[in-house]
Amino acid sequence: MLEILLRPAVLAPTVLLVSYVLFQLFLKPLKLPDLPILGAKEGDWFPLLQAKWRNTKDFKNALKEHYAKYKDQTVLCPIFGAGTIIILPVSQTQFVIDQPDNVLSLHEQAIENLQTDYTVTDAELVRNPLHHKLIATTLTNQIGNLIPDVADECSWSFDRHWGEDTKEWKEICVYDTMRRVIGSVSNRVFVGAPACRDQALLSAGLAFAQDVPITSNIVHIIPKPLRYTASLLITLPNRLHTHQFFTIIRPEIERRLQEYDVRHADPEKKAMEPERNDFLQWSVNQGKETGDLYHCHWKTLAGRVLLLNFAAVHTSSFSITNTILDLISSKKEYIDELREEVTTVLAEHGGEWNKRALAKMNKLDSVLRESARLNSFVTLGLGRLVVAKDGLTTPSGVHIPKGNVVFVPSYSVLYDDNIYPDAQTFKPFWWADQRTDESVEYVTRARNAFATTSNEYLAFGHGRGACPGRFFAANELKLLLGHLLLNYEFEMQEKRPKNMWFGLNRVPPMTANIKIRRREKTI
Ligand code: HEM
Repeated sequence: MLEILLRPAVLAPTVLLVSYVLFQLFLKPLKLPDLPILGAKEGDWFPLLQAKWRNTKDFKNALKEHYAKYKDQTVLCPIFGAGTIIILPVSQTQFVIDQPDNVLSLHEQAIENLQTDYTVTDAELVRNPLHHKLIATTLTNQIGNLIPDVADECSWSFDRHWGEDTKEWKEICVYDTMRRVIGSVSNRVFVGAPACRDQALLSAGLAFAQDVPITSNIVHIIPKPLRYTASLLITLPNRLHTHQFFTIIRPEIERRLQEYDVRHADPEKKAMEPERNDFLQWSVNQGKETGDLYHCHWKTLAGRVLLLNFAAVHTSSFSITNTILDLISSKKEYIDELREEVTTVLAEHGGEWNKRALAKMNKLDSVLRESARLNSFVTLGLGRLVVAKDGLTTPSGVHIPKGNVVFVPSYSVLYDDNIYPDAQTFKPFWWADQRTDESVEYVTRARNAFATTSNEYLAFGHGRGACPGRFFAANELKLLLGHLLLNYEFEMQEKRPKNMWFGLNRVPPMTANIKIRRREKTI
């Protein structure tokens, strides 16, 4: 019997049949519409699988092929880590933004994409993100009041990670030092000092932020019925880093919860000492005001801070790393011109960093926006899960059943010469120049600011789901960049080290080193 089974004439079709059944059962996405497959080639036996391999291997090339061949069509795009997604024509970007949340859901897509039911220890925090409201409203409104803290932390962090030696050049890894600087500066605003300087807390937050995307990719390939059990092992690092983060931050949260009770039990005390002004305090107040024990449990509050570290630290570190690398591999005059702007504006504001001074630094704003145009990690934008029971019918008449994920092109638009003149070239002051064109009305000019989103600029998303932290991020990054330009000189580089691609995402070269030296004279 075994002998018969092993004969090539029997074995080959059996293997094919079993593969086909396994593929249909476990790998083929359900309810995919019949559309062209990006990355598939004529004669492929398993077009989805083969295209998935090609797209995963070289997604940059896949995006180029997409824009050249399918820009105005709807296509399937199989890729490791995201399953088979659907790319809509670039002309349907506004259509996606206009869909209500009960038709296309950003939130459900994030849950699915990051597999947060498994990768985050308390999935309810993601399903019920009370903290988003605090980011969009309180954090944005408080930017002006928080700037002195941000400036103080920025100074402390750069002294520590880039040094104060004005004599010797020092070689540093840009990304590694930037994520530590951003980690402490962001956490100054999230949990306040001295917790924001606790290196173990920062390391646990950074590690967790890496665990989630890595482990979600692995969880994705496990068949659904086995996911819960398999994830117990796969997400061990996530739980370990969460535990480390929680252990360090717990006493601070408990202290704040107690303080809240004391202040609110005694109206006189309430008026006496001013409250801390940071995300943790706003969260404590928000949780207590709900009257719901879950929302004011220390673990819930710690989980929200950890999620914020996930959303804020890597994204901002990518952005500043890219900007530094772009600047030091272009013209030295650009750095001089930026320094000149920072020096002049700061002098006009008594040498103090504040919101008004930052708002006047248009060139600084422009260089960050231009660098994000060229290097944004968002290569496909506006990822949304189709949640409408009857699916979605696009303006071109394509019906997309419930359960599929749609995206629109982003990378290709940001590199399109018809939209951005000479799109391949880094032009740091292009956006600032658009803002000074007096022939254009003020509101239109203002749309060239770093944090502004549009159908052609999806680095922060766009529409209702756009990044709620982008106004804070823009101010924080401007201050950081201004600080490092004033305080350090850079050895220019011939070539800009290349970005790296991981599935749908593009990240800066994480191991790139540069040479810096502290400047003698600063403001
Ligand atoms: C340069 C830095 C940053 C970049 C490039 C960035 C980019 C993004 C993008 C592309 C999205 C998804 C939008 C979409 O899918 O349409 C997002 C969501 C989000 N961002 Fe940011 N972000 C940055 C910094 C921050 C900071 C500093 C915070 C918090 C203080 C933050 C908090 C969030 C949150 C909470 C979400 C989820 C929104 C939701 O699910 O509704 N981000 N961000």
